Amino acid sequence: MNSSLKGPGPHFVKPTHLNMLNTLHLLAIPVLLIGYNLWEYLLRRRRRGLPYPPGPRRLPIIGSFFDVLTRTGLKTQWAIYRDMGHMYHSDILHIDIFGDHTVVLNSAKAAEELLGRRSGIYSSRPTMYMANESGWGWNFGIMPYTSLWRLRRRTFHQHFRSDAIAAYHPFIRQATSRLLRSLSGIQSTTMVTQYDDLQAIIRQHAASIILYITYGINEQEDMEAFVELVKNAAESINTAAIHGNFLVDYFPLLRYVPAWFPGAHFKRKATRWSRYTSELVNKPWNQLRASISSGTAISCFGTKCLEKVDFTFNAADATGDISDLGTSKTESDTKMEEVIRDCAGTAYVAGSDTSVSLILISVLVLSHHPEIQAKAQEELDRVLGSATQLPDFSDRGNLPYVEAVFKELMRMYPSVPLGTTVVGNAWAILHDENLYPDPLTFNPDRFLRTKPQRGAPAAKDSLNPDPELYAFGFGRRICPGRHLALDTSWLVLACLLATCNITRISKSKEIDPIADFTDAATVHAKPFKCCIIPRSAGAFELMQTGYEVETTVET
Ligand code: HEM
Repeated sequence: MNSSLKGPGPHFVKPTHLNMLNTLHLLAIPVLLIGYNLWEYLLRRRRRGLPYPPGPRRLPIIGSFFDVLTRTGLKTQWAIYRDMGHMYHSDILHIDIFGDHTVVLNSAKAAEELLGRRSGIYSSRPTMYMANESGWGWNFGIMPYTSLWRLRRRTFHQHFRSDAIAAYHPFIRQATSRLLRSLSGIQSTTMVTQYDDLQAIIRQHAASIILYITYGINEQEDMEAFVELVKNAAESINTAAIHGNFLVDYFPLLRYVPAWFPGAHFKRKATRWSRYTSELVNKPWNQLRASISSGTAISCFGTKCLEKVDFTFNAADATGDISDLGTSKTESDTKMEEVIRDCAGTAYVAGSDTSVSLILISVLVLSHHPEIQAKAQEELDRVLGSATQLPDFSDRGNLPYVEAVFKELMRMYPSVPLGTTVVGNAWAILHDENLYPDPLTFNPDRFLRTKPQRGAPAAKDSLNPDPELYAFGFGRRICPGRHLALDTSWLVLACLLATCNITRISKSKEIDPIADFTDAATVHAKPFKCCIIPRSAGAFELMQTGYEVETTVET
């Protein structure tokens, strides 16, 4: 087996704390910062309570800043945390940077105990100053654990449950047909699939699904503009929304520094980014509002929530402020509309990049594993007949090897490797050799020997537990979009395996990059080229025709 793809570990390069370094020369105003921190440090000494879990040595004021900094640049954050856990012989790690405390959970046991069983205590987020400065305040994924978060989470969950997503299967099939047609189109002009073309097709696919489900947006031209919008915002969500990437997260007073101040790059970045974030949450929402007014709206998350406004709204919940209970109905409706708009924006941004990462990584990994493709294709041909029909959701139970490939992709390449504050280190857990023997080898067979139960809690000492248990976060902050993500990504994987052979271009570094990944909130494979060739004339035809589906969505 080709084991050159070793998962997002040793190949990663970018230090997450680089953004912090970029703004380091802001320490030109050290008096303010050191004074502030000294004050905090003295306060903490007076309040000293239970000891912290083990972790790198802490110096007064700066904590473990230099210890962490000297390691970044060599590896990714999640690999560093895993190695530190080994060094301090603890699966729970404490890191203090400038008085900002992070607890990292490197084992399934610790994550299940703290983020599962005690999730009421450990489900919050620190205040994300840089994210707020960049206009992300409406995104409930970064909100602390408050009544504001609870209302948004509840509103979101009702429409993204597994059964609610099943109602959108016809649309997901239609989007997958479009993806296959586009892929067969670029294949007919050139043998090599360029990364930008592939990425554009996959981004279009993810965006079309989330925009349709959330806003009922279905027009191709609109879609392109909205894909661009989310691309513009990607840099900021992937850096500003990670607490601690910018000095302002450690020194909140810095947010009062004017944008023109020498070294205040973060302020200028935040100003630029907040234009994108505002467009992101408002543009598609305004389009939905306009379509409701003109009577052309398609039933979707937005319309269904708005229909319910009168019955569900509780002003105290929406504002977190009891005094608001006296609010007039019009004000209440306006506030609830904001809640719905914010949830829709969160779905749009959270759903646009994550599945893209998983699908692109799948293509890269498959191009390195022809033997695994052949085994999956043998199963697909046996179950569906050779190039006669595309795999469908109803076939999923009869395709255990395709399922195993899907699980192995999620295990070895978790798209969102870390959470926040009390950090479940999904990457460390999914590469723990006590759970997954030989964790750096891509081997779907591991999921054939044991029978992972979808959604069932992992037995304490079972081998190869279902990666779905860890790849989507933990406890109350577990990804509420996972049902949509799993359905859309599984269908693309099964269809690609059924219709195409994916191969590497050559072993030369420039045109066949092996697993180099970006280090961000959502991990992406670095640009790569490969050949995606229809397996036969019949397969090409299937890609062109796609599913013959009824596109009306039952709601
Ligand atoms: C392969 C695809 C996906 C993966 C791997 C993934 C993974 C995750 C993870 C690990 C978290 C928790 C992060 C943390 O603890 O800080 C999360 C949160 C979240 N995800 Fe996903 N996700 C995916 C797709 C989606 C989709 C398609 C949607 C929208 C429909 C979505 C919506 C959200 C939201 C709203 C949150 C924030 C939840 C909260 O803070 O309460 N995700 N996701």
